[in-house]
Amino acid sequence: MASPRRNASHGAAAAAQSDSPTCTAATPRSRFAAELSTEAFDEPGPGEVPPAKESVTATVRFRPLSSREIRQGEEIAWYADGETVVRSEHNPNIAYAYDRVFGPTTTTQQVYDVAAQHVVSGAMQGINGTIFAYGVTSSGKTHTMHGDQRSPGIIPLAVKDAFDIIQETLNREFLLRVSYLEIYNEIVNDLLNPAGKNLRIREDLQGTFVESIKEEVVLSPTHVLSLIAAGEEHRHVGSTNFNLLSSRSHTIFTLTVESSPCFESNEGETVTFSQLNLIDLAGSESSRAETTGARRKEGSYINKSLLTLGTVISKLTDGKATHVPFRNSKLTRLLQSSLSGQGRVSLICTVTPASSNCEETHNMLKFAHRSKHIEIQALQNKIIDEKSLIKKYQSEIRRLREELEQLKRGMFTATPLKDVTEDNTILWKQKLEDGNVKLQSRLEQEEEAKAALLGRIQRLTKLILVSTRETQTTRSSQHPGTRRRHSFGEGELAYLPHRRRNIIVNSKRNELVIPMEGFGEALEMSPKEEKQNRKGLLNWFKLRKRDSGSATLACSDGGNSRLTKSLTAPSTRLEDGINFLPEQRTWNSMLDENVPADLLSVDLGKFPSDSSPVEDMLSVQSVSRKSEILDDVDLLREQLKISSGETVLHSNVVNHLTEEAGISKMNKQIEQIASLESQNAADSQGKADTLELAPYYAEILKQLNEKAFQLEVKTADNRILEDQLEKKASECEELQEMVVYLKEQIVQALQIDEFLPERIRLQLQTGISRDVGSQVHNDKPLSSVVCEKPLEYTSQSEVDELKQRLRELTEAKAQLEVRNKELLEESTYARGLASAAGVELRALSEEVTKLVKQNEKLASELASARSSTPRRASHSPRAARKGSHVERHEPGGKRDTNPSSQREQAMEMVLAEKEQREAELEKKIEESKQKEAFLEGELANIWTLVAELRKAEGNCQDDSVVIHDSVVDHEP
Ligand SMILES: Nc1ncnc2c1ncn2[C@@H]1O[C@H](COP(=O)(O)OP(=O)(O)OP(=O)(O)O)[C@@H](O)[C@H]1O
Repeated sequence: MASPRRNASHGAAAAAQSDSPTCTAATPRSRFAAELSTEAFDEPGPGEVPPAKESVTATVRFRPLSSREIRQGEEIAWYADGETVVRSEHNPNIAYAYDRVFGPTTTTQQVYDVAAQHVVSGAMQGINGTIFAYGVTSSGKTHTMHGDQRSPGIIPLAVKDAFDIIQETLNREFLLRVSYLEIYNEIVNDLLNPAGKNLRIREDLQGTFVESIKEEVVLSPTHVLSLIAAGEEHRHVGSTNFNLLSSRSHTIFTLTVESSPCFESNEGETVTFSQLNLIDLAGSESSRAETTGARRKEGSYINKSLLTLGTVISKLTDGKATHVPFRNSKLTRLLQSSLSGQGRVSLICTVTPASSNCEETHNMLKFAHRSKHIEIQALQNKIIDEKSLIKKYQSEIRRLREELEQLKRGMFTATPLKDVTEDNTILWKQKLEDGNVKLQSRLEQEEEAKAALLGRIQRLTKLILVSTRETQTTRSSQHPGTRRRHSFGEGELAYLPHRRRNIIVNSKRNELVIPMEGFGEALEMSPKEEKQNRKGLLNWFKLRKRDSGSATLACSDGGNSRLTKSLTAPSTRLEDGINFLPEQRTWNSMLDENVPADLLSVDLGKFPSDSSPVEDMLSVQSVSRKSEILDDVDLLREQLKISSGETVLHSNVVNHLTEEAGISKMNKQIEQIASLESQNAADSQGKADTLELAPYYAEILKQLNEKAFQLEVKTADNRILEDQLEKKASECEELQEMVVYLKEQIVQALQIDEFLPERIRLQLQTGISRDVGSQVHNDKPLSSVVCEKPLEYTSQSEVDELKQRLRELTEAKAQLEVRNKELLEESTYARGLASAAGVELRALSEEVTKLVKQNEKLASELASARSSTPRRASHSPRAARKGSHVERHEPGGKRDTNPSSQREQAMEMVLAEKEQREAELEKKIEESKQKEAFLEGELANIWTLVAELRKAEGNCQDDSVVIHDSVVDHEP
């Protein structure tokens, strides 16, 4: 069995020897396609010959003369003599042979097929590979390596090819990782991680590596291209005399490939491991370059490292060299393992034919020619190492699957019931119900665990790339002799700049010209636009709409448009795939590593083959684009689901961690401290004002307290007064009752009088009145007293006396009645007075309450005035009041317009009113006191009257007794 690797190693050379004037991609492609059979991964058997030695593939790519060079009248100094030789125009003896020489109209795809594809396919089989573009500044290195949408460079083509290879390799699994770095002024920076600056180069048994460089596991060409576009954003670019946007750093894009057979047992399984380095070197600068400052420094670093690279290559090709100075520059140090023969190397020497760069170009050609003689051995790197990432993922997936299986088994294993008899049926039923509940919760838990496991398996599985083709279709069933090439989708092209740096400064006329690729035509574009263009993805998105507009304009330009030309140019087949539609989606969302691998792979059936006619291709491409869009929509949906799930998970974790770390506690404390601080600040601000107003406020408080105390005393006095008044009123009532009683007695007495002689009647009346007095005193009923009295007869004189006495008594009685009436009136008056006093007191208390409220209001106003007044003059409140008073009354005095002093004045007025009110209240209290005194005097008078009455009654009683006695004495 012939080793496919041997075929591969000679791919480039074979192509170089082709007689065909144009590069037909079919030959190399078919050869490399043959390598993609599973046999390519087979180890050489015991009797097999190890892979033959290969040499570095050296190719030369001419670019067309730029508009600037044409305008400057530059002549052609170098030209391609056939497909393998470069000759000097000035000296026919100077000629160099290479594996292949590409003319100015060759497309990058053609360059890729010859100079890069065998390296890429080798890398997919475990053979390290390095491809780099080398040349003077502005010779087309970046154009060749990165390219643009119309002409994707070696890097995007390689990436696309790598994924195509995965798709076509049926029984192997792949894990791809990428890293992207730049060497700027001998400093290594990570372009995928802006924080990764000045990284160290380290060495281990497997070779040199960059410490802490970020490696991203990638899932699709779009994913990789987006990473490169993001990395390009950080690359150092600057304008030079020859290139407005010249690369000022070397970049190394590394694709790390791990692969292992799909369905074999894990034990002793072979994993291949390789690295594909795609290098865009900074251009060497001629001594003629008028650079200064930073550019000069950059230029010297670039030249030094390129010189070291030249030295290393010459030493490697010189069989006698004992020491190869790899360590003299970071570039050669990093390329050490590649250049020292452990993998395939392809050098693409980019050349400008212009005579102005004749000497530099000559050096480049010499260098490329020499490097062709470096011998390499394309060995497959095999690792039986459990530490390989793909192995790790695979064993993790296996473990998780086993766990899942166990879980599933556990979930559905149920213990059968034994001994179910009729007696214990109820018991079993109960047990079953209990068990059911428990089982339910366990099932739920296990379901959750299962879902988590499945999710993890899914995520890990997605990182491992496998072909989505179900059955192995032989190449013969497709297009014999060719391997399917997948055109770039819109999503992938989105990550390439719309147009590369086709800007060349015309230093004489100070204008910018952009030659169209392959045609040398120029299109005006501002440096700003070009810079944006150069910046990659995001800026490209911004420009895209306008670009589409300009494309429409150009197409409608009578069919002479440059764009129309370029789109239909037969040399740029990929250009047909360019779509100027407005952007349809955000590609950044595809960067998540959870994207399903099956969705990422391109459906082969939907892409046109190389041999398809252009018309067919366009129609099929529209179908393929549609399916791509559908795929991408599915993919985005899937990813959105995963992302949202993960977001929730992450936020939960973050919350949990935050709680754990006691951040919330700390925050609370910080808030407390902040509030205390703010309080403190407010306090200190108000302190000054408080100090000023304190005595004033204290005085008001004192007054208030005094008034409250007085009010309390007055209320208590009032209560006593009321009690006394009530007592007196009840006494008055008793007196009235007595008077009424007396009247009745008199009336009765008068009725008896009608039947008795006058004397007896008089005696009786006297007796009655006397008895009534005593009986009233002894609380006996008057009638009984009257009945008990014996009738006695008196003499005429005595009768007269008695009559006289009666008259007197009647008069006294009348007087008494009058007096009684007066007393009654007085008591009513006193009562009215008392109630008036009560009302007065109530009003007084209300006044005091109002006063208290006013004081409170005043105090609050004072406080607010204090807080709003930033600073006040340090005069006392009274003085201020006085002052404001004076101010108010000052004729023609200036009015204070300050709002705080106005407020002060208002407060002072309120205070004055309050004082006035207090005075009024005091007056009223005085009046009520006087009324009280008057009432008391009146009461005293009543009491004396009552006393006098009693006294008079007592006399009357004595008199009646005397009369009674005399009546008895004169009885016959
Ligand atoms: N083969 C080509 N066909 C058409 N145009 C080309 C080709 N090669 C280069 N160019 C144009 O020449 C200009 C300079 O190319 P590029 O920037 O790739 O040079 P470079 O070697 O990378 O320069 P530097 O070393 O300064 O970075 C660009 O405008 C580019 O589009």
